[in-house]
Amino acid sequence: MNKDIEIKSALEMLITEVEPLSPVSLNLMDTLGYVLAEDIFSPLNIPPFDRSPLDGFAIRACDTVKATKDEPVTFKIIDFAAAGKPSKMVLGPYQAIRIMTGAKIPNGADLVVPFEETEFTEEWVKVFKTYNSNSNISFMGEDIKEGQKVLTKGEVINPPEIGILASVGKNKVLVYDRPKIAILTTGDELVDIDKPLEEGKILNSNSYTIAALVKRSGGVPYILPHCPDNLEKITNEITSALQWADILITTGGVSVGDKDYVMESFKKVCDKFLFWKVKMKPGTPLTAAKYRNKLMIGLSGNPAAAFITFEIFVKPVIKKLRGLEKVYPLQVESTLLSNFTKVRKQNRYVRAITYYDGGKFYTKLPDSHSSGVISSLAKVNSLLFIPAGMGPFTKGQKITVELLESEDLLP
Ligand SMILES: Nc1nc2c(c(=O)[nH]1)N[C@H]1C(S)=C(S)[C@@H](COP(=O)(O)OP(=O)(O)OC[C@H]3O[C@@H](n4cnc5c(N)ncnc54)[C@H](O)[C@@H]3O)O[C@H]1N2
Ligand code: MOO
Ligand SMILES: [Mg+2]
Repeated sequence: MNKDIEIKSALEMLITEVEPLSPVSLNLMDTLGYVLAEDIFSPLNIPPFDRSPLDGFAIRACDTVKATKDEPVTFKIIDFAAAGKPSKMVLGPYQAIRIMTGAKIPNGADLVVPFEETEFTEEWVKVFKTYNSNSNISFMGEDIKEGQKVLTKGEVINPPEIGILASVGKNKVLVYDRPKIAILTTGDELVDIDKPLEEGKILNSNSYTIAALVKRSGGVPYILPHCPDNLEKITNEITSALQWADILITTGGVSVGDKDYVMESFKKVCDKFLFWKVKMKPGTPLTAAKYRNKLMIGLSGNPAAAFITFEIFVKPVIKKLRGLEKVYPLQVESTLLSNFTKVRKQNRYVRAITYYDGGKFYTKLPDSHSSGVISSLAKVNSLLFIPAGMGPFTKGQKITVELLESEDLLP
C-alpha cells in the first residue's frame, strides 16, 4: 500500500486520475462560471457595417477642403440616419445626412462631424475646418472580424465572456459539465445543526464547510445523510453515491481509531486504492481510492484539517474536472506580520490571512493552528507552506503564500 507519501506525489496521483468531464450544451445565461469546451469563432463582422461613433452629420471629406473658422462651408441636410434606421439616400457634393451614434454610414459619406463642431438649422449645417477622409467612422469588422477566434477552449465564462458570446450570436454554448461532489460526513458523535446536543456529541460543521468549498471551487455539492461509524452503512452510502457523483468526499474516520472505518470501506468499494497518509500536518491521514473513473477522497474529521486538505488536494481535482488547465493556486510573495516560532519535523500548511496594501502583500497568522480548532479559520484566505524542519519565522520576513481565491489573477 502507498503509505506516508509526499504531498507532491499525492497531488500528482489525484490529478492524473481525472480528466475533464464530458461537454454539455447550455443556454448562454446558464454558462456563468463554466469552462468553455469549444473555441468560439465569430460568424460575423462586428460591427457588421461601417457606423457612426458620434451624433452629428455625415458628409464627404473632400467638400471640407476650403472650410475655415472664418469661411465655413455650408451643406444641405438631405436626410436623417438613426441606429437601426439607415438612410437610403446617396450623399452628393455639399450634402449632409444628420446621423446618430450607431447608425450605418450613408453611401457616399466618408466622414462624420460631431454636432459640437458645427452650426446647424433643420435645413443646413456649417463646417469650420478641413477633415480627413474616414474620420469618426467605426469600420466594419474593426472590433471582431468574421471567422476570428474570440474565445478559447479552457477559458472560464465570466460576465465579459457572456457579453462576447452574445455579440457573436452564441445562444447555446458547449461547456465542461460541473462536477457533482457527494459529501459524506461520518462519526457517532455528530449531530446535525438543527438538532439538540446530547452529552459527548458535537455539531456537524464539516458537511457545510466542505459544501461551501465545493461551491467556491466550481463544483456542485450534494450533502449526503450523515453516517454513523458503521462499516456497512458507510460502505453502502459510498457505493450508492458513486453511481451518480463524480467525486466522493468523506470526512472523519480515516485515522487509526477503533471506529475509523473509512479507509476499510474505500478498500471494499474501489477498483484501485491510491494512498493513505500524506507527509504533512494537518490532515495526515488523508486517503484516496478510485472506482471506475471516480475518485473517493477521505479527509480527516478535524475541521481545519478537512478545510486545508480540501484546498490542497481536492480543489485542483475539481478544477481539472471542470476543464481548467491552471489548477494550482496563485503563489505570491508576502511580508509576514506575525512571529511563528514552532519548528516541526513534519511539513506543515499553516492557515493565513493575507491582504494587499500599497502594492504589496502582507500576511497575518492566527494564534491557533491546531487541526481541531475551527475558530482560527475565520478570515483565512491563504496558506503558508512550511517544509519539515524550517523555521522559526519572524515578523517582517518575506514568505510565499498560496492564495485561495485568486483564480482570475492567475497568469
Ligand atoms: N493514535 C493516533 N491517533 C490519531 C492519529 C494518529 O496518528 N495516531 N492521528 C490524529 C490525526 S493527525 C488526525 S487528523 C485525526 C484524524 O481523525 P479522523 O479522520 O479519523 O477523524 P475522526 O476521528 O472521525 O474525528 C477527528 C475529530 O474531528 C471531529 N469531527 C469529525 N467529523 C466532524 C464533523 N463532520 N464536523 C465537526 N467535527 C468533526 C471529531 O469529533 C474529532 O474530534 O486522528 C488523530 N488521531
Ligand atoms: O493530521 Mo491531523 O490533522 O494533525 O490532526
Ligand atoms: Mg479517528
